[in-house]
Amino acid sequence: LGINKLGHSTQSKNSVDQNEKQRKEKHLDTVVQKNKSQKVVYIYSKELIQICDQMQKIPCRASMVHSLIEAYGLTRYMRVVEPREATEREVNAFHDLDYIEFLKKISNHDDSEKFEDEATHYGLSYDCPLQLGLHKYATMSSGATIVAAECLLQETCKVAINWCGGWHHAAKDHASGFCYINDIVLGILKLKEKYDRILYVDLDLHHGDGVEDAFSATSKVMTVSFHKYLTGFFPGTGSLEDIGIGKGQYYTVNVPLLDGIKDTEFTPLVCRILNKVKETFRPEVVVCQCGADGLAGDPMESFNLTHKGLGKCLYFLLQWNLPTLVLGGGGYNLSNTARCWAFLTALATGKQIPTEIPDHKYFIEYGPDYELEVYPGNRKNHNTAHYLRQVYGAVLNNISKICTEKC
Ligand SMILES: CC1(C)CN(C2CCCC2)C(=O)N1c1ccccc1/C=C/C(=O)NO
Ligand SMILES: [Zn+2]
Repeated sequence: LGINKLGHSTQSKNSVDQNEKQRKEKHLDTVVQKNKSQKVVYIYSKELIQICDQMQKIPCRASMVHSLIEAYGLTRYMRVVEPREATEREVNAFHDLDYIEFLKKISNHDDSEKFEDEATHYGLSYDCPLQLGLHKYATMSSGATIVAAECLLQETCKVAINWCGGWHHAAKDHASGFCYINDIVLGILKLKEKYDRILYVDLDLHHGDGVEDAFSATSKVMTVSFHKYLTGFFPGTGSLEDIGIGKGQYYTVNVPLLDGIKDTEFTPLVCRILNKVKETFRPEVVVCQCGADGLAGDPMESFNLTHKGLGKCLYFLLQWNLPTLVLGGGGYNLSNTARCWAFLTALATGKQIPTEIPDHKYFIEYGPDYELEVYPGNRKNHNTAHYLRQVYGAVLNNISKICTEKC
């Protein structure tokens, strides 16, 4: 042992330093580990974006969303997790085998005309166009949602985001409303492996019929959809009277709304209803579909919402501090959809982002203002205070019939 002038053994001195160093590293490690576990998971890969870019009705939307999120530097505050394809077994947990087999078969034929009749049988026409690589797209976007759900199961994160998911219309045996495989149902089935009470919230302009139908007879999954409800508007379901069946009665909530609703009416209505849902259903995990086709400026020209209105709804849910799966969905004004989902991503990571759109590949799409904000239009709001009070009263009345105590 070396003896320094103070008579302390230098070895022990070094070992003291050594221990100090190790202790510091260990502490740092736990801090990082904790942050890691608290970090938002962001499902992304070049392949996923490249495949989703090819979707006819939303060309390059996936790239625009991801590029804006990256340009705002948000990816460095998240744990980026690569997706994988959903396995056949996972897809068949909800979808009928014959439908999926057909989807696979015609996805790789460019002479799909000869399957015309069968295609129509499976909803594969008009709004759900056949296109090459369709099956790969559907299994990748749903695999991404499943991986996001797995991250929540492993408790390696509190929030997991998949902007390439949210395809809420897909039925077990047919495509519908531009949705082919219902990634949301598959994600919820994955979460059911661990959680007993799952809350699904659908903020898209359209009724989340595919998810509602999958769970309308169970009290384990509560589906709450806020949507435009008007004769002749797709999908035509989701009325106030649509409250679930059997054991699932009252565990389906529908909030039918009319054209022109603004943040000032939408957000308080959503938050008050979700507050009542939290009290009675006591969810353990939340899945939120953030379809952006209700935004002002969307070609659907229906609601008059902004990114702030949707943001306050998501923020309200995140305050519950429950594991939360955040998904995309509709959104046909591509730059507004990217603005909204970049804003929601920033909100989930707790980061402020500037109004100025940062320079990046799609910068030109954000003209003429090149700002993050989506501004409300001045379209007529058909939702009278009286109408909203009626809807709110009926919905609260139904929810109050739920009890998750041992009753
Ligand atoms: C084909 C697309 C999806 C595109 N689109 C518009 C947007 C702008 C130009 C065409 C529609 O109305 N669609 C639909 C057509 C039939 C049935 C459903 C939808 C949309 C569903 C949806 O968004 N659910 O959340
Ligand atoms: Zn929609």
